[in-house]
Amino acid sequence: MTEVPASAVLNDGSDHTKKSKKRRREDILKDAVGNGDFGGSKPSKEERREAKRLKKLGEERGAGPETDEVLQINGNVGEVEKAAANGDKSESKLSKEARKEARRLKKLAKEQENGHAVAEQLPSNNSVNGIDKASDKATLKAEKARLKAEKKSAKTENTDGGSQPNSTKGTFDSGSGYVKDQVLAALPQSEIDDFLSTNFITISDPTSSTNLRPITQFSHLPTHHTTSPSPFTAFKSPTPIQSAAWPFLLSGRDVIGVAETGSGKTLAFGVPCIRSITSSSRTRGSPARAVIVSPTRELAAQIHTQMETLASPAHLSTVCVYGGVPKDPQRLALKTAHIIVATPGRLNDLINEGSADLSNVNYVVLDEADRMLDKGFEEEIRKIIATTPTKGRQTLMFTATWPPSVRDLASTFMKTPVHISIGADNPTGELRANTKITQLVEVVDPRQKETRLLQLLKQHQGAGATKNDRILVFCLYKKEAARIESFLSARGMKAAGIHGDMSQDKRTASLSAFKTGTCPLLVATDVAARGLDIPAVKAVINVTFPLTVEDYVHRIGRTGRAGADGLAITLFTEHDKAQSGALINVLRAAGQEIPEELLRFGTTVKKKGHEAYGAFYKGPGVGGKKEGTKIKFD
Ligand SMILES: Nc1ncnc2c1ncn2[C@@H]1O[C@H](COP(=O)(O)OP(=O)(O)OP(=O)(O)O)[C@@H](O)[C@H]1O
Repeated sequence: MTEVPASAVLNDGSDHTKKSKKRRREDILKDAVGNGDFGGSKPSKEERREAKRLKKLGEERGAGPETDEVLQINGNVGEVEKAAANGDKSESKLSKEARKEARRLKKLAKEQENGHAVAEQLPSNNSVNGIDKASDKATLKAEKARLKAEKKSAKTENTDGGSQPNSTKGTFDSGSGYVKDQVLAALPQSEIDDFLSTNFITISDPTSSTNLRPITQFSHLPTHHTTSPSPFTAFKSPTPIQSAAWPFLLSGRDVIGVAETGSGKTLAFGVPCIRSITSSSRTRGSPARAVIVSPTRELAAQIHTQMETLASPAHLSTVCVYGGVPKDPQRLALKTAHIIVATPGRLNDLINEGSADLSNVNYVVLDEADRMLDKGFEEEIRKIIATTPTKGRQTLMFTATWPPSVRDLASTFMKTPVHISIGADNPTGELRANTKITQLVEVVDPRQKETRLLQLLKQHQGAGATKNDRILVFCLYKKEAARIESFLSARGMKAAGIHGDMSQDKRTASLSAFKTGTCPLLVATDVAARGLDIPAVKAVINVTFPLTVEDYVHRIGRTGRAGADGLAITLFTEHDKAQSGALINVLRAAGQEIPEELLRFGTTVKKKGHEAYGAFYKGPGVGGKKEGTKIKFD
């Protein structure tokens, strides 16, 4: 695979496209240090001088303990690894000696699976790229001593290489080969602190001494990610969850990522997935290296599309595995797929019959993780994870809602996960709705719901300019969704439906009609509540409140995505009063108006009434009640 320099493919409006004086200096440093051409000529005197000057500059600007020495070590390892990984001798510009060195270091890195150990070996390679390091010997010595001491004291929780030991202030970040970009490393700490606080990023790392800087620009990603075409061309910069999660994920850490709906979590776990696979050295057995599990077919299909965009430039193949469609094409694709995106039921079917083999999978993602760990899916997830290797596996959980009820279970699948949460005053990842969404709650008589729905639709999707605005209407039950759809159609409104009683073909057609705008009104159950990224949904209307307030947060999250404003209107009745306290908390946390009538239902937050989220629950009864015979949850 050809490495494409970040600056050549990114169009993110960053400074990297500008050939400023400063940039030219950075280029020199990069050539001399980061992108050392081992076989080429040694850096000139002038370049060495420039590198030293930049180092000094970095120190003056408060780059902290990250000396050029360390940067240089990182640069060397990155390049050496890259060179070794490429293994393209004919095209390589490396000298024989440098190639040998590259192989030696690669072997060493693999054997030790520990960045510190590699770093300790590096001083003997001082001359690899010809930079004179004599003047920094003292610094290096101190750094070596620190690394040694840290290594000694680091509690290596997992001896299997899954999670990495403590990093060295984010300079040599881990044995996984993540090397911090030099421009990022040179940023003053105050700038990083500002970024973290402005974006309300809270990172808790049980290994405590890890201090990885958020990747604040796409150009700070290791070059392996700047494939052509770039997946980031439409975006200006990484979202907070992407910035914060990427360095940890690229370092091989397990991560729990909690960030509001529509905040780019898919790319947050998707980008490092590619790196995880391309850096894997396994060549035998099943090609599958990563599995991403999602609760619904439509969401799996959506994630799959996004993963394909990331995977194909890296020459990786993907498969989407879900129920309701023939198995044969999935069986065939599984033979060559590196990345499996799946819903749990079908994936387990294919595992049981021997068509899916996860024995080489070392990157496991639970998207909508709280849903995946709830009772409805818990067993399926256990089975899937049990077929993946414990050794070397990276496990990721991403969601917008992280209720305490699933946290213990999550920890049984993870190794010292880093917990990253995004949101104002929300360091513990308490339930939060996207604050770009205006939430209106109307307390109504249950018998008036349909009439009121009709009025609202006329108001927000009437004639003229608003006629084609997309509105998503949520119901709780499949039968209810079908009834509301017929009710609206009978009154001349063009509505499509999506729920579990429909064939997959019809579900797909409805969603597609809504996405393309052929049908701007979609009536759905909670099957459409999570993850779906539909462009420009103007409003979400909840005809019936969901079973949990987490589902409420996800439902309304279909509007107001990627920084846009949104509107959510909820018809609340006395039947929903058990949820009033939790809803009030969500409204309050997002600074929304709380109607008097809602307050009258009470502010107490009841213990979660249902052991499973309704839309996906398969067992008998919810909340201790017997399951109805006629109406079933999806
Ligand atoms: N860095 C970025 N800048 C701007 N938009 C982005 C960026 N990354 C992703 N997006 C866009 O943001 C939208 C939402 O992304 P995504 O679906 O991953 O959100 P999410 O956090 O997973 O939401 P949910 O919690 O609802 O599943 C998508 O349209 C995606 O293309």
